Amino acid sequence: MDKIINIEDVKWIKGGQEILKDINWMVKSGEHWAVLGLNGSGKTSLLNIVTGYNYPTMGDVTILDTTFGKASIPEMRKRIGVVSTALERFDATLNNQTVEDIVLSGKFSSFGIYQEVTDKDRRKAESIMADLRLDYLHGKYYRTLSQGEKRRAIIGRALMTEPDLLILDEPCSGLDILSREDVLGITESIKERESHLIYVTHHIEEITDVITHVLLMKDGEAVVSGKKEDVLTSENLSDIYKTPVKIHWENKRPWLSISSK
Ligand SMILES: Nc1ncnc2c1ncn2[C@@H]1O[C@H](COP(=O)(O)OP(=O)(O)OP(=O)(O)O)[C@@H](O)[C@H]1O
Repeated sequence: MDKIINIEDVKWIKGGQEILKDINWMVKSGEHWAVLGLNGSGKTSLLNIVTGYNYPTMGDVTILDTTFGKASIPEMRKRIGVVSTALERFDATLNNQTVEDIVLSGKFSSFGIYQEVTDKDRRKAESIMADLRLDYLHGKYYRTLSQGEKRRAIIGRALMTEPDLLILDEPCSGLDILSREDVLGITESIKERESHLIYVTHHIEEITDVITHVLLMKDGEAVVSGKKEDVLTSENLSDIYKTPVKIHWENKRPWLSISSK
């Protein structure tokens, strides 16, 4: 599989409003992308196209060899892991589960284990917990975890099916800087698991070394896309943030400051 995502001339019109405008986006095997844009720029709408929850009004979409309109979207979805704050609506169910059961339940399309679990599944969950530095939380209930630990447990859950594509939609929102670094630290392990990462954010400093490519969204348009170093320029970022900004790099991570006018 050479192309992971291939979106050509996609429009998405909803309620008479053109929310996505002529989007072209190709993600190739081995690449890890960040999707960056202000609130309302269309990031989630685009990701909902990728997962098949929004159907394009016009254009062609192929995700993981599945061409929309020609093959089964539910089958394709089994190969995609999604972590977003929308999952917080399941918190009441998760609260009374241990971290290891939450990770294990990723094997099923339910929060909770209602089907048989094999020793192999348990070993896989253990290995994910070790990689995501969650093993110190063994036996702990979700409700007792910090926000950062909760996010890491949910990411661990998404890895149980060994997804070809892992979408992290603002996984660090609401976290303090230390918890944020903990969550960002585990993206390295995702790379080693041969999953392709799509990391959605409006904070440029969350673009870690793992990310190879960036797509910039503005007002429903994919303004620029390509290699991280080429896309993340002060000029491009001033355009999408609609204000003069300057980028600088530290420890291979980009940081932003607002330019004085
Ligand atoms: N189902 C829908 N029906 C009507 N309008 C929608 C729908 N989904 C999104 N929109 C509109 O599309 C625009 C883009 O929204 P979207 O959630 O994709 O942006 P975003 O970049 O993910 O924003 P945020 O960073 O705030 O999550 C917004 O103006 C939003 O109100």
